[in-house]
Amino acid sequence: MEYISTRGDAPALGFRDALLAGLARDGGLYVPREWPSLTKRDIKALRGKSYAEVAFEILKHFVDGEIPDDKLKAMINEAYGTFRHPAVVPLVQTGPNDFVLELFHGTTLAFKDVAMQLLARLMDYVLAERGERATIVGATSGDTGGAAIDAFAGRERTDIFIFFPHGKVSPVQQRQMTTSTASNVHAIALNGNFDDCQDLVKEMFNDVAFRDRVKLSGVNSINWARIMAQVVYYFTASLSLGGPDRKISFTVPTGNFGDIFAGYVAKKMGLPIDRLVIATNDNDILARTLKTGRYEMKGVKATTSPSMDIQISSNFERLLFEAYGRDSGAIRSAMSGLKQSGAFEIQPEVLKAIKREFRAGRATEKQVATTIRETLAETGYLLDPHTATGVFVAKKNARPLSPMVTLATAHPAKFPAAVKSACGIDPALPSWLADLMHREERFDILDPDLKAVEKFIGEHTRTK
Ligand SMILES: Cc1ncc(COP(=O)(O)O)c(C=O)c1O
Ligand SMILES: N[C@@H](CCOP(=O)(O)O)C(=O)O
Repeated sequence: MEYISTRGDAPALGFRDALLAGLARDGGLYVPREWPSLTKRDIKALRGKSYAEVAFEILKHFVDGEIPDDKLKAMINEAYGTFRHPAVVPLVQTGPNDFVLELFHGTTLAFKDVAMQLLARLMDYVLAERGERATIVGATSGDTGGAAIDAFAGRERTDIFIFFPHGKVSPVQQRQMTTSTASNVHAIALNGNFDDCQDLVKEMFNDVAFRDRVKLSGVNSINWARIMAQVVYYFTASLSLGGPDRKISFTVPTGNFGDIFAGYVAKKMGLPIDRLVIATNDNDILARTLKTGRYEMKGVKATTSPSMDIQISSNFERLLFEAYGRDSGAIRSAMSGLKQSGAFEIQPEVLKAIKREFRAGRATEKQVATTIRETLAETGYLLDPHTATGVFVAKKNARPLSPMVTLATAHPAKFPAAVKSACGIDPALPSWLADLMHREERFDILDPDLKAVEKFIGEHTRTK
């Protein structure tokens, strides 16, 4: 399996090189040259298998023999052994045809753990095999950072630098990043918003001399391995609900478009999916884009679902690449429009193709709070604000023919203030995090200045 860049000007890479590269050298995102295809029979053969077994059966198509099967299986088993639920990602019924897929039973209580626990092991393996080290950078609106720090803490071959928007993540999210005692971990509060953090990370990748000097690698969903690991739970959820003999719909609380793009990949691979629904909070750039065909940045608004306070939705580039028939010229011109004027237009027939695959909706702050309160009253189930955004939009897009699964992307205890103000309940952190708010914090504060940040990284990167 070869991986090609959405912008068409970077060398095609095998799995291990794409894993370590993160962003392609032309600024594009790597995607498989072709989508692996599973027949209905192949999918049926996954019935009755554990999460880790299904993961291996799906991921082997993307790894394509570049890591021996026994090693890959061991890493998968270890990664999902860190989850606190025997099903890893249990499905909970909340209505006659409504389900939530709980993706938050990992160490940091968000869906990011699913991919990150595996990614850290895969990177470690490839670096050890090559006798190399890497400098990992990541931008976070709150959850990727904690998951990455947990997964990479103490690893010999990596130093990790996580950039979060200063003052714009929840106190629990902040402490998950700032209380690590591992010497290879650096949490950095950036004076800016998430998009500034993400821009900075991309600029570092585009500074080739710096990138090569520190051996830069990325853990955001620009890294293909993040997406590939997230494809797995669409299969397991579908299998639990009668797939592939039945089509299932999914609603996904969306920010950087990685999680829902993984659902699109599952569909491309042959999983019968009915509706794929994008759910946004007040930062509704994706819902507006699907309506108008114009992707237009309007400034970020702080919401009770801070992890989705995003305007530059990185993985939308991967979808555009598909929708434009893999025309990298079209992607280059859209992305340069975005950089220059904060907007680009999608050609009408391309928009039509996207709308055949996706629906989109928005939940306002009031609707999110009401959804938390009403869901609790009607079903006894406590939602976090991101999942509530999904549940609200799911209700508008459900239809009797197919079960609707909303991805529960975070545990309510990560956002206690918003949950308490919506429904009066103060959700408790699980036992392993019970003292989190009393742990000592350690972080640096920096401006979004490329050279100053690169200097900081250079000074704090271990060479051995
Ligand atoms: C809790 C939570 N929900 C939803 C999202 C959105 O996911 P994605 O960026 O993959 O669209 C994020 C962050 O990305 C998140 O942390
Ligand atoms: N919501 C994310 C933003 C980064 O997304 P990623 O999936 O590209 O890592 C976060 O919580 O950090």
